[in-house]
Amino acid sequence: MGQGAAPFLELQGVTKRYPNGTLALSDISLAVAEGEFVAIVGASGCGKSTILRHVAGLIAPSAGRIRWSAPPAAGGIGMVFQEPTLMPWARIQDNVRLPLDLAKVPRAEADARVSALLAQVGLADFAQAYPRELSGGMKMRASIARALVTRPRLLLMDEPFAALDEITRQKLNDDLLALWRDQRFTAMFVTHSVYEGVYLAGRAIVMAPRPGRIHADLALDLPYPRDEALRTDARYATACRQVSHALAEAMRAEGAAA
Ligand SMILES: Nc1ncnc2c1ncn2[C@@H]1O[C@H](COP(=O)(O)OP(=O)(O)OP(=O)(O)O)[C@@H](O)[C@H]1O
Repeated sequence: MGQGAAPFLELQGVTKRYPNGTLALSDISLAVAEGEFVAIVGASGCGKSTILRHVAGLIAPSAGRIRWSAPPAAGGIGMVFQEPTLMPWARIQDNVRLPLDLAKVPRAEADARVSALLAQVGLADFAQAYPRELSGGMKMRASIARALVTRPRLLLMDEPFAALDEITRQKLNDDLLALWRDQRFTAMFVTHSVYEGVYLAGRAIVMAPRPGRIHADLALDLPYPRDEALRTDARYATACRQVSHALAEAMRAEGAAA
């Protein structure tokens, strides 16, 4: 972020109490710069998904606010969840084109964008396939393509690769980084995995539970582009240790804050 430039998006003192009384977030302040890749790590229930839902505009804070350098346009935010949520009756190309159809993008342009993106995520040969014909990793690729087809400035991902085997997950991490490098969207990525978060992100937000709050905000000073070689790099090990340590501290802080 340039000095003095407004952050791309900023949560200012966001607190969320759900109608059942659960205090999911307490006083979250977080500024994200344009083009950043931010990982949000934390134990189950510490409010990671609740942060993403606020940023997506799906829910409103009980207190505090979210500010944007420029409010996102329609299709300006892409979302990917752990479940690929593809329409089972529609071919992959039609699933990926859905956001463009909803935005009434002319068919020829939409088809060209879908083809290009399917090629980028390695699914060019599966455009005509149905979701049931695809592996879990391929369905996730289709889901990512659908989220990116509107060329969003922000991609929100909530544990997208948690259900995948380790090898597929690592491959998708690399492919996601390639897409991020190519399309320059801002990324907020929720994960339980310290190793995944550190591999992907330039910054790790470590959350503490009950109520959900930010325990640490750590810069991950590892060079991009990143690839397999990073996994055996001493700097990667050091960064993982630092984030793991913060996570353990955050869990200990729970008792103190309760
Ligand atoms: N719609 C809701 N109504 C009431 N409580 C909710 C709702 N959604 C989430 N919560 C509660 O808010 C807290 C934070 O939930 P959230 O899903 O944001 O956490 P999380 O860190 O994403 O968890 P996980 O890693 O398990 O997905 C939890 O205690 C959860 O039970």
